[in-house]
Amino acid sequence: MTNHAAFAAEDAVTAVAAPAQPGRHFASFPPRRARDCRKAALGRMDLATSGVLMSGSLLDSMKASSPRHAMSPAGADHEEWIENHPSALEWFEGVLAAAAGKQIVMFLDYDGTLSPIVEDPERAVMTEEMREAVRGVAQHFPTAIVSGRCRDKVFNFVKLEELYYAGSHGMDIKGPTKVSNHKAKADEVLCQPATKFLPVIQKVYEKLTVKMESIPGAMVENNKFCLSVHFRCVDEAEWDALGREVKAVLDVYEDLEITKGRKVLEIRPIIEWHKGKALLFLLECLGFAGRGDVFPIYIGDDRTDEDAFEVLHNMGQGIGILVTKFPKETSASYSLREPAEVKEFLRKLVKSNETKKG
Ligand SMILES: O=P(O)(O)OC[C@H]1O[C@H](O[C@H]2O[C@H](CO)[C@@H](O)[C@H](O)[C@H]2O)[C@H](O)[C@@H](O)[C@@H]1O
Repeated sequence: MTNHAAFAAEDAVTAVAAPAQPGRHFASFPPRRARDCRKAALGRMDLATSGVLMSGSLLDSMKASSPRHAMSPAGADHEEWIENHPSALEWFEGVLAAAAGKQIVMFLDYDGTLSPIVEDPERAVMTEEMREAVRGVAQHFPTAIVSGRCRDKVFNFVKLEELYYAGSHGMDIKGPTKVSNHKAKADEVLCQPATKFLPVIQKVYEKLTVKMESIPGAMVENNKFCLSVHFRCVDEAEWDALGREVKAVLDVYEDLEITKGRKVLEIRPIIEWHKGKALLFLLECLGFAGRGDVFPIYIGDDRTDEDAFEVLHNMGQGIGILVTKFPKETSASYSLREPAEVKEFLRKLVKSNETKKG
């Protein structure tokens, strides 16, 4: 169905895995911050951390969100990158040591993290094994799903009542439906900082839906407080037209902005809120704000997750784990290659906590 079979990109839904390299020795631990290799990474590819399209061609930004990875995933550049962002599985003991004596709080992105990237966003289901792994983690640590999706939709994919859910890139936060031992009232909407934008988002959704009808493969997804214009199944020759249409619609809405994700343009209100703010908000809800004995772990694969990685970096607490098979500019300190490795990491975390408890 996709028209981008020629792309050897991380965004190819059937991307080939780089060979695992067990027994690798890293030059430094804890890993050097991502920024140390940022300059080098930028020289090789356009992988801006901020998804906000400030200036320049929208088409260029769309292409940049689907980079043609010229370098081999197993090449020297990848080696250097992995040294700075080691596998959270290979360095699992190091992660445990850093978290020792602290309260782990788990934050999980959905698409590309708990479910593999697929062509049809409606079919991005998560496996039963992954659900079990997330359920297991939530039994041990407060756990939140932080997604660009509409909260109800991501709940319908995950189907776990004991979790916190932050939908619409963190603009719609709700506590667990089923209260466990964490501090939360059942089924409570905790934060919706963009409520006043609902009418305008709906209006723009309707306009964009009409506009996109003329572009084969384009799809507009209503994520309640934000919108996604998908171009994964649009011929590349049409990307420019799609970008121009989106921009033309948005031109008259000064308080909305376009950000980019994985073969998607996201339309959202211009407010001081993002996944990183949602993380901080949730830590506060849980009674962990300002405490030095908290160890948040955020796992995500997309540019919007960089806001959360950045928050953790600035806090100097916890870790960000980027899910990627390819070197990317990131503020995360660790990496995992794909959702299957995320599942493995979650299982190991549960197992080690069970062992610790005896
Ligand atoms: O924050 P996330 O949970 O990662 O959500 C980000 C966007 O994810 C979805 O789109 C992406 O995944 C789709 C299914 O694999 C894929 O078809 C699409 O190309 C990706 O961009 C979701 O549909 C969007 O609404 C989210 O904003």
